[in-house]
Amino acid sequence: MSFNPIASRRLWGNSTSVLRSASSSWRLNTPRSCGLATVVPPVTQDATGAKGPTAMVFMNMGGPSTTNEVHDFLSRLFSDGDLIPLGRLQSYMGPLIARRRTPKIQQQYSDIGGGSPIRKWSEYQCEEMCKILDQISPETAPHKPYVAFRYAAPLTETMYAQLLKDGFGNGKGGRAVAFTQYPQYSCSTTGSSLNELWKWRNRLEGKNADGEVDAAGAIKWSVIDRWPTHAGLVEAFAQNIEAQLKTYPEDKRDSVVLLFSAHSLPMSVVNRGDPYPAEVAATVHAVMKRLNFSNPYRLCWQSQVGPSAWLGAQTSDTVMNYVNRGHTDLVLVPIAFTSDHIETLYELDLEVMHEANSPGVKRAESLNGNPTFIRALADIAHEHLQEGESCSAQMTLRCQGCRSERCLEQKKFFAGERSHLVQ
Ligand SMILES: C=CC1=C(C)c2cc3[nH]c(cc4nc(cc5[nH]c(cc1n2)c(C)c5CCC(=O)O)C(CCC(=O)O)=C4C)c(C)c3C=C
Ligand code: FES
Ligand SMILES: [Fe+2]
Repeated sequence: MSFNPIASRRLWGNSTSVLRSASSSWRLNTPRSCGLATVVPPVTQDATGAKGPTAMVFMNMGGPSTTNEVHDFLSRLFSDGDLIPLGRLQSYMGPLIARRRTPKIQQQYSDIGGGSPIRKWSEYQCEEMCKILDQISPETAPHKPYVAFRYAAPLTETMYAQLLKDGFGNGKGGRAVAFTQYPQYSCSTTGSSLNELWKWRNRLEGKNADGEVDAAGAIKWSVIDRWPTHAGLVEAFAQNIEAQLKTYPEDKRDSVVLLFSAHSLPMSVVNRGDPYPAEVAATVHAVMKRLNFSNPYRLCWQSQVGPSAWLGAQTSDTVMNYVNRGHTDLVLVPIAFTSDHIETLYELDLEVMHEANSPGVKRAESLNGNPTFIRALADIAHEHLQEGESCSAQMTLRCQGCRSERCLEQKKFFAGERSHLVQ
């Protein structure tokens, strides 16, 4: 995969053009056990004014890299009360459901090549982003890449222990940015990852004589909590759609239907006031605007699990309804996840495409190692580091129907100076 920062910068050209590497004296090694680098120099301000190192922590759900990891992945997923609330039965029911579901999901991972590629892509994206950040944000360099997954290795606690080992926190302070890799915020995804990060921060950071975290020497966290309409993200999606549209004959191109597909949410979560559906719709609108609304389009929702009501229309029904009505040229666009996973490689490519049985039904590529996308990640991080805000204003507001003490305390912590806004 080649990366050309100059070419990709030209695409939406809004960044500082400092191409000098501020961290040439401190280079990262090749990928390691948790997407982590070796020992960090102590946190100091050097002669150039650099305030690094800055830890850049990519948060995501993760996925099993091999079929042997499927059971543990599902067990953690079904034990997560922020994703699937099972009340007092959670610790009993979670592993039970996971055990029953494992063979079916193992087969799906086996059918897509034996595992989820999310770890490979996350480590690559984070390391490449940090290299660009070292160039465009020398004042916060060096930037160190870390990956923290919610349900698979490298888990949040592994990442946190590595941060401490690398010289951050535990009395030494230092700065870390929790960068969600879900562009659109949901309390079931980014919210859950932040709750987990907050939990391990309280468990692993050094305590004072009263048993409380010694805030002065602990890691100073800030959060990039959403980026649904960032120009670089929109550009990367638009380019992938344009590339797929070019595969249709010119006279048919304008009538190809674009079907944006996002992971659905249970209606109970939607009705609680979760911001995700509106933010996904905002991404779709921004991408269509960038494409000058060249094609007809719809947003639909996939991957619902279990018997409760979920947000629709479902992607598979949508495709079949359109195909049966004669719209046999359709491009599916996964819009809420930045790398491939079973929802794209299995559900869309194998199930939906197979059922549609039409050569005109295609899928836009996922962002994966796309240089335009990685450049966008660096610009988002750079803007965040320059602004100096602990999180977005939007993160300070809880959902209308939220009853979770965990959400409340987590938001108060990560909101930092904005914490008076959280109620
Ligand atoms: C933006 C993305 C996602 C949202 C929002 C989301 C919400 C959500 N998911 C479940 C239940 C399950 N999700 C599962 C797998 C899974 N989920 C996402 C993304 C989002 N989920 C991805 C990318 C994946 C696949 C991971 C990979 O392939 O690497 C699963 C496990 C698979 C299965 O058993 O079918 C479950 C279960 C809920 C309940 C929920 C909202 C509350
Ligand atoms: S559920 Fe959304 S803030 Fe708690
Ligand atoms: Fe999911």
